[in-house]
Amino acid sequence: MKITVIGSGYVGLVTGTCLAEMGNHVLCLDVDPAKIELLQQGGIPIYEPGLDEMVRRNAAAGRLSFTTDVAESVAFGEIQFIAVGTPPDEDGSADLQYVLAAARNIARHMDGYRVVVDKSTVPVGTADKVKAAMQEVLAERGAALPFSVVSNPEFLKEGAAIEDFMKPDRIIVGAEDEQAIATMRRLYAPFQRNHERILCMDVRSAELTKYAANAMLATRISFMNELANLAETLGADIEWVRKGIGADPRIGYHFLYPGAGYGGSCFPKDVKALAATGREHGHAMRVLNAVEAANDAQKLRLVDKVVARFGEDLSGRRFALWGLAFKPNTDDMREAPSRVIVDELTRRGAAVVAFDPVATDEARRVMGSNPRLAFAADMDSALLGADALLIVTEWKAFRAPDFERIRTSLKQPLIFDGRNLYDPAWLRGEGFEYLAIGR
Ligand SMILES: NC(=O)C1=CN([C@@H]2O[C@H](COP(=O)(O)OP(=O)(O)OC[C@H]3O[C@@H](n4cnc5c(N)ncnc54)[C@H](O)[C@@H]3O)[C@@H](O)[C@H]2O)C=CC1
Ligand SMILES: O=C(O)[C@H]1O[C@H](OP(=O)(O)OP(=O)(O)OC[C@H]2O[C@@H](n3ccc(=O)[nH]c3=O)[C@H](O)[C@@H]2O)[C@H](O)[C@@H](O)[C@@H]1O
Repeated sequence: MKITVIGSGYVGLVTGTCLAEMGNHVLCLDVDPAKIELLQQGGIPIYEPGLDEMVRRNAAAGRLSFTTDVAESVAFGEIQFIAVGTPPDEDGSADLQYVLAAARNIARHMDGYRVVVDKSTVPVGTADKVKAAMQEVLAERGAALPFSVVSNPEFLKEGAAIEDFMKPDRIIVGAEDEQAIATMRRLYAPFQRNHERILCMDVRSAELTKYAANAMLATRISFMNELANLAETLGADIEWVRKGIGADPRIGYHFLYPGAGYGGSCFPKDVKALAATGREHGHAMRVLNAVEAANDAQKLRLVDKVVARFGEDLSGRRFALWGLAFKPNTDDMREAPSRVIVDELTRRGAAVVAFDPVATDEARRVMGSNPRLAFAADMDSALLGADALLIVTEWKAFRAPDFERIRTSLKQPLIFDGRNLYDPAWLRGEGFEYLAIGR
């Protein structure tokens, strides 16, 4: 099939590349000329394991190409995916300007039937707005051309995006007409060989399903973080509690890890957007509001521990920080807990020397103006002469470090662990002071 993907960010690029991998012909559009130029030259604008090789393979095979030319992109695909950003507006609701601009562009240039598929995360009612925006432009053109609007939200996780896209737990298709449903079934047939994954439903339910999934996962995390903080006060170990409740299949082990708060481009913005939708329709989303407040506080949890240990004024102190990305296997710094932690430590006068296996360049771009923050080239050099080590992201390389080197490099053997990577009894037995989350 011939497919256009509008927006070549995390979701657009992964969607386009995986669909090309299945033999389709895909044209990816973006408004950012630098991004498109890089992709055309075989480069890749993001770090996502396995994606660079897959992009190059499909581009070389002539199945995947990139453009900034809107007319060309609209002419190309019978299916037009919209995968542009939906950032939070001032009141927390999703800003739809990029989605609607993409929809208008399709209407401006289309010359026949198109299936417009919304992959961006958008509030309930957006498909109606997309339809109305397109109809308005078509009316201006005096062109009575047919089109369908489909909701097909994406559930991939950064760092595991290819695996998630290729083997989805489910494929949500919100559509109201048979022609569009048939096209979507044909598109996703290669992903259905093992078992049926498509759930066809009405458009509004599909749009809400995406927010419901992210909000539920964020709720689990905030719940576990609050429980962890309580466990700590009570002298219990949250890691035992986590295993104890995860064993119940009604609860399960996934997404039950307490930590330094959830970050990333989606949980924070989607929790806000769903709460805003509730407000707009007269439903106070009390649970969600608490989820967000708990997360804001959790991002400062490690700093609270540092302050309890060293006092309010941290001038003259230096801290080593391992892990800047909002989670492992990505260079994405959007809403990363590390940003809040570095800001607060340095605001209190401390210096921070940070190391991340892949996110350093991106971190330099977003936090580089902070004069008290420096970036280390490796794990070990971040430690030298620091008052303590803070662990913020659970990269694999941090799981079994050289503890002797940590001991001899730091001023004192002191670790603040925001991801509960180590065995407290063993570390304390080795003479470390070990302050983790909920234990
Ligand atoms: N990042 C993730 O892991 C996931 C994101 N989503 C959702 O997918 C959507 C996209 O997210 P990301 O890919 O992370 O965003 P992103 O910011 O990485 O990429 C969006 C791209 O769209 C481009 N763009 C904006 N307006 C355009 C237009 N009119 N025409 C062509 N290109 C345009 C931007 O230049 C940018 O490259 C959001 O709604 C997000 O909530 C859904 C699932 C996972
Ligand atoms: O809509 C989206 O964009 C995506 O948002 C999340 O994916 P992502 O943000 O890439 O990463 P996650 O693995 O979900 O992690 C999000 C945050 O939660 C934190 N987290 C996750 C799991 C956990 O048990 N504890 C925890 O604190 C992570 O450290 C990270 O900061 C969802 O998992 C995806 O299904 C969804 O498609």
